[in-house]
Amino acid sequence: MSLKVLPGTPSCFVCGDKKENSRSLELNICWDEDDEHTSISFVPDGSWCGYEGIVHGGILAAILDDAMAWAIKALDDRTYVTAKMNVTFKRPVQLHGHYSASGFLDRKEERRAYTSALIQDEDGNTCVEAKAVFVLTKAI
Ligand SMILES: CCCCCCCC/C=C\CCCCCCCC(=O)SCCNC(=O)CCNC(=O)[C@H](O)C(C)(C)COP(=O)(O)OP(=O)(O)OC[C@H]1O[C@@H](n2cnc3c(N)ncnc32)[C@H](O)[C@@H]1OP(=O)(O)O
Repeated sequence: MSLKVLPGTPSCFVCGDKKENSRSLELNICWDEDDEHTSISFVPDGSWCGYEGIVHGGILAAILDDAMAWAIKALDDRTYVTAKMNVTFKRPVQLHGHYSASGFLDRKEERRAYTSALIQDEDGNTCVEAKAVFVLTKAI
């Protein structure tokens, strides 16, 4: 497995830099060059929770959104935006647990990129799954 750290976007809520965006989760997005997917490791702190001790689903959706956006970006340098995303929460993601998100570009059709992603705990259990459609922007 050959992992490279992607540059991130300084202002991004997920992969930014706290100097540019004080609310950023400041996560590193890695790219697995052999298996062509993103990989984002994280350990949630208390500020990520909805119910006490359980990570907010919106935060997990944001991480999966980034995992998929960067899977496209690693393979195609143009700008795609999220048009549709379906998220399935299968197991709670716990405060202070060790997790990894992975994002995949499954296929492209015309301006659409079809992607998938998941979050697994350290035992390999899938906690959250997502599928999305990104669309190549006209303007940017
Ligand atoms: C050190 C520096 C590094 C710099 C790096 C910089 C790059 C960083 C790279 C990566 C970072 C990633 C971090 C971000 C990650 C998060 C991403 C987001 O959160 S994006 C924000 C949320 N999403 C929006 O705001 C979209 C809002 N919607 C729109 O803008 C439009 O509705 C848009 C563009 C999606 C479509 O509008 P139309 O007018 O351009 O195009 P039409 O004709 O409607 O659709 C085009 C094609 O897409 C399909 N389509 C459109 N919407 C669809 C949908 N909801 N589901 C399925 N298909 C859809 C259509 O059927 C059509 O397909 P047919 O070309 O005919 O085959």
